[in-house]
Amino acid sequence: MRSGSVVGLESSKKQFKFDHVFGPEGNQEAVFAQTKPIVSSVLDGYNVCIFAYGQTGTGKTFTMEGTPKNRGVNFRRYELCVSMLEVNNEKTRDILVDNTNQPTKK
Ligand SMILES: Nc1ncnc2c1ncn2[C@@H]1O[C@H](COP(=O)(O)OP(=O)(O)OP(=O)(O)O)[C@@H](O)[C@H]1O
Repeated sequence: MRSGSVVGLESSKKQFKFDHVFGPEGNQEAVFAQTKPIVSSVLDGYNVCIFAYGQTGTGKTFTMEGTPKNRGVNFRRYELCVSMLEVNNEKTRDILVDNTNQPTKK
C-alpha cells in the first residue's frame, strides 16, 4: 500500500514505510478489508483511487479483478442503487426513465 521513502544521506540503504503488508496467507477478502475504509470515504465526498502497481505477473489483475469464484477489490466494492419515483394522484412514475409510457421499474 502507500509507501514513503527515507533515504539516508550517508548510506545507500533505503527504508520504506507501508501502511500494511500482506503475507503469503493474505487473500482477496483480506485485501478488500484493508481497502474498504478508503472505498467508504467516497460516500463522505472524498475522491479515491485504488491502483495496483508492480512487475508483470505479480498479481495486479488478480487482486483488482479476481476470478468469478474469487472476486477482487473491484467486485467487492459497494453497489449504490438509487430510485426516484413521483407519486401523483395515486399514480407512480419512475422519473429516471426517459420514456413516460414505460412502466415503473421495480
Ligand atoms: N494471489 C494469487 N493467488 C492465486 N493466483 C494468483 C495470485 N496472484 C496472481 N495469481 C495468478 O498469477 C498470474 C499472473 O497474475 P496477474 O495476471 O494478475 O498479474 P499482473 O500483475 O496483472 O500481470 P501483467 O502486468 O502482466 O498484466 C495469473 O494467472 C493469476 O491468476
